[in-house]
Amino acid sequence: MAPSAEIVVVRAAGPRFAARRAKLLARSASRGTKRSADVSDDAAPSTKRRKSSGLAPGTVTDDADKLPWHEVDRSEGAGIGGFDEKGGLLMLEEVDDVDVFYDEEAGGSKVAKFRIGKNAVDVVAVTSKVDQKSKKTKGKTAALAVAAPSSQPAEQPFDEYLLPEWQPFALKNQIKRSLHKLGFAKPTEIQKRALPFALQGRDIIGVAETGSGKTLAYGLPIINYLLAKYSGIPPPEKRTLSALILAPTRELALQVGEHLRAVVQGFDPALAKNEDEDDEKTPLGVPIISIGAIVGGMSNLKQKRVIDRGMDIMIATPGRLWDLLSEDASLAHQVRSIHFLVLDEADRMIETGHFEELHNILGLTRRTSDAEAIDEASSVAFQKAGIAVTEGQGSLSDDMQTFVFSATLSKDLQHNLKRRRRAPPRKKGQKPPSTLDELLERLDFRDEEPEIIDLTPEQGVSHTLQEAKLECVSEEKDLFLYYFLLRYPGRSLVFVSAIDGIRRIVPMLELLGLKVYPLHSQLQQKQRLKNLERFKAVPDGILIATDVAARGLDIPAVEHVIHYQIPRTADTYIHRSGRTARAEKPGFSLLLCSPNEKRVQQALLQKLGRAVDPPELPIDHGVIEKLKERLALAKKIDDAMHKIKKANHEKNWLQDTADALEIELDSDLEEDQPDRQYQKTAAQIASYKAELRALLSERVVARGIVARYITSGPQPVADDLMASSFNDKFVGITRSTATADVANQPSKARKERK
Ligand SMILES: Nc1ncnc2c1ncn2[C@@H]1O[C@H](COP(=O)(O)OP(=O)(O)OP(=O)(O)O)[C@@H](O)[C@H]1O
Repeated sequence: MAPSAEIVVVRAAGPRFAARRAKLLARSASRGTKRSADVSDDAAPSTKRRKSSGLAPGTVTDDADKLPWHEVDRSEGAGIGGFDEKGGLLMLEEVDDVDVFYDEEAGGSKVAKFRIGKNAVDVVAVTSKVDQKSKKTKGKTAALAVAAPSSQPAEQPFDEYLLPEWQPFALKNQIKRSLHKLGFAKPTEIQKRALPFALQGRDIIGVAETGSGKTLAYGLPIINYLLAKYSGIPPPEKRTLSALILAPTRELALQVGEHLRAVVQGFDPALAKNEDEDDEKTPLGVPIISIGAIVGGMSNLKQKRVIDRGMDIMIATPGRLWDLLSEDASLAHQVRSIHFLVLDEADRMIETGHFEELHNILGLTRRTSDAEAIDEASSVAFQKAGIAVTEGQGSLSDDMQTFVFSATLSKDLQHNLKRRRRAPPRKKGQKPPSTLDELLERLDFRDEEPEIIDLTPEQGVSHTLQEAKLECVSEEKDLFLYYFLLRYPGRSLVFVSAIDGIRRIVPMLELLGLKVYPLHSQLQQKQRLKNLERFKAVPDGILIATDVAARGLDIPAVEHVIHYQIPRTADTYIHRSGRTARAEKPGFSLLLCSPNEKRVQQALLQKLGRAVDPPELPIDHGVIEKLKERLALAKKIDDAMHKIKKANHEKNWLQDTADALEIELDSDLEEDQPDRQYQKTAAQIASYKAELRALLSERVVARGIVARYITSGPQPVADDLMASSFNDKFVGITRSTATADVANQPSKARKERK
């Protein structure tokens, strides 16, 4: 059955009136379909009129059934009537001159109420005349309807009362409907500030804290533009590119795609099937807006197919895009004609070593009128790639809009970007202040005065983030990490500086029974995405990642970010910490700091402009010794398993070499010794594992707690049970959150006074 909202296309009217009535029409639609069974024998366009409810004008009711509904003629051409197997409407009713308003009930929920106007009842008589008239024009309407099915449905009214805070923005109703479905009741601050400029065609440099909704700040204007572009015409089967969004990592590019797709799916159900690249069997519909991602690590062939199919919005990592551009002159031509260029996390793109590729791609977006449009370096690159761009021939688009968004663009850089337009060109050989400056100099803003929206919070990190630190020696980082993950279950992201660290920590935590997944650049792309998906699906999941996961990833409900090592830069700290405390939700970030990192930590805090260190995470030392035992066993098992793996590897190597040389191995060497050693180690592993299993099967009892007598001891267990703060991992430690424990600990000053 078609959703009722789809049906509200019947008549155009003034925005307020239509919006009011839209709600009622949607309601009437469901009534129509609901009653389909009992009116099926009355299928032909009916002249039957529903009687007025008898309610006097001015009456207020919350029962939509009581309104003076009248049946609407279902002209075939309107695309709303008729019987078909796809669930067309059987009957449609409408009501006029009814005011809709919302009353707030206790508990905050809103209830729609209807006030009947003076004309609501009279209209029943009038409509029969209108119906006669519309029947006369039926031939004309039916002719128009021939093209209608493949074109975008006419813009349906939207009840602005549902999203009052989005009302000031000139976004298409389809978008507002999607936002409503997604539960985005109001724009975030960056959206509020950026949308008016973006919708006026201006260029924007937007800086706002992590998780503040930057993707839609640039994404909604693009979708809005495309809806206007295809309004009233059938969306073409093959698209030419309108928007290019560049993102630094594959995961971020795919995520941006998903995010925009979620908005488009709200009004275009064809999109989900059409863009699902993994599901090639699904028959393709024609989506209203086509979105595709071009990232490294995916099959070249598949991506070429996606490009051949054409798309409106492309989200790409620079490396892979440049590879494809080098082989596809028609794609290069499309990039030269785009209407939107977006750099998401521009500052990170240089860190990932894609400067050259990005430099070349940006060359294609600079205008012909710009004397330096194609510099020597680009020219060489383009020639090598077979792209027919000669001196002075860059972008073909005069009205391209440029959006640069990040959570970390220094103030200097923002102003350099803006000032550069009026500054005299740099002298030959004169270097730009930084690589990022150099890259951003490649941007050819069409806007004389790009709008800078800087909402950087003073602390750099989200205002809903609780930060903390834990000082411990390097050798004890594993122990305190394990303590934290056990003590504060919840989705946690642990950042480690090197891949080797991940390879060591993941098996160890797995042996300790935690749900851990690795994420780093040496994993295959498929595995990376799989691990990310698993992490998203498990509420207590733990992702151990390198900085490949630091930027932009929007994983729902990450509660904790742990910096296992101090990040190298303040920006990295901000982005890593920004994986939690997103979209106004609370989050917690913990910095594990060893004495030899102290200087780096001080430098980091200085760079972040912090006068004082973050507070220390309080530790329940009463359980630490018990956890040490578990950890030691896990390490022993892991070491032994390594020994076996190494022996196997050597054995295989020996055998392979012997095979290659066509020699027989000495049987002693081949069989006996390694096998005996193997059996010994395997037996040891089995025994350690049994011991560890026994330890893990019991709750850790804190020092001083007598578990057998639950009403005694310094922290009676019975109290926890009564207060429903029972901790299923520890006896004698109440369940709490890291944020609460940091916030509630006695301050240093108070402690010293004691
Ligand atoms: N208006 C809104 N109301 C509620 N949630 C929103 C709104 N806009 C976006 N969101 C949600 O907020 C979350 C963060 O959005 P987004 O990923 O765009 O943040 P960001 O600013 O790009 O973060 P980062 O700097 O880390 O990349 C997403 O889950 C998104 O769905």
